[in-house]
Amino acid sequence: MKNIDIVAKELVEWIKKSVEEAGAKGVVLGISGGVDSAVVAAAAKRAFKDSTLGIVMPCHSNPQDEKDAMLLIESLGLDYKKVVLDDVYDTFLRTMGSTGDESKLATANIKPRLRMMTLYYHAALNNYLVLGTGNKSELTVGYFTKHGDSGVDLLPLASFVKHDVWELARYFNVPKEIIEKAPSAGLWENQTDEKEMGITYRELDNYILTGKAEERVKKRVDDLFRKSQHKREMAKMFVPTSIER
Ligand SMILES: Nc1ncnc2c1ncn2[C@@H]1O[C@H](COP(=O)(O)OP(=O)(O)OC[C@H]2O[C@@H]([n+]3cccc(C(=O)O)c3)[C@H](O)[C@@H]2O)[C@@H](O)[C@H]1O
Ligand SMILES: Nc1ncnc2c1ncn2[C@@H]1O[C@H](COP(=O)(O)OP(=O)(O)OP(=O)(O)O)[C@@H](O)[C@H]1O
Ligand SMILES: [Mg+2]
Repeated sequence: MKNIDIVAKELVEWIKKSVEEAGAKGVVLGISGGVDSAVVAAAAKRAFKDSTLGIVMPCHSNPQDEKDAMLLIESLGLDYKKVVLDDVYDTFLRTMGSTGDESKLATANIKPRLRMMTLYYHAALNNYLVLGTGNKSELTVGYFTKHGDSGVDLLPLASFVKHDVWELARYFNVPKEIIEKAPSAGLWENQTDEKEMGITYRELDNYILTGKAEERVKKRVDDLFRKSQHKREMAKMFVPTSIER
């Protein structure tokens, strides 16, 4: 982005205006130790210096993620709270009668959904809005949990592809360890976005921005886009062809 200073300023203003228009007093978001939440937190802190709350929510997570989350929190001077979701996750699975043989995604997606509940609880307590961290790359291919990390009030990064997010991170002085780490949903050991999506962010972002890509990439992205359409919309609503009351 040639005019990143203007874009960053507009982003901060947009958060401020959107929250004020909703009659809310601040924002809450999950701090994962990854770059998306780092950028949203940095912009939010500029918009709401005294009413931005970051929540660190390990759920059988890699301890390195919490260290990175704390690095970010300290570098921004962010108000934060740590909520460990291990027990509630275990209790949930036990209550469901889990045998441990269920599909990996069915159980992994519980984690972002527990985080969503945690964020909404704190939003309601404080009259805050929940900030999401989804970017244009993830939204395009549906790389998020429906009603989990996508269950939010505002999406400040929705127009930015992942490479824009990295650029914004440098602009906001996000610690370089966080910028350089491989993007991961952190739902299981050694999970990375690129491995799971089967394409690189370079390939995905180039295709989104230019419409050009090799056939393999086009096919993969078009396929993921089509299959995830339901995630970018409200639930399909039944409309009767005739109704008499
Ligand atoms: N056509 C359709 N119309 C309406 N609803 C439809 C549907 N097809 C499925 N569904 C519903 O959608 C559900 C599947 O969607 P969902 O539950 O989201 O599950 P799914 O898309 O299978 O999994 C989420 C993906 O996002 C990734 N993720 C999650 C969280 C964070 C991040 C990250 O980047 O940090 C990435 C995760 O690794 C995984 O690859 C189905 O169980 C069904 O209920
Ligand atoms: N352990 C966690 N604690 C708090 N919030 C989390 C945690 N894990 C995920 N989240 C929330 O879910 C969001 C989605 O995760 P995602 O991995 O896409 O973003 P990220 O970790 O910020 O960046 P990256 O995609 O580069 O890993 C995070 O931005 C954060 O708001
Ligand atoms: Mg992550």
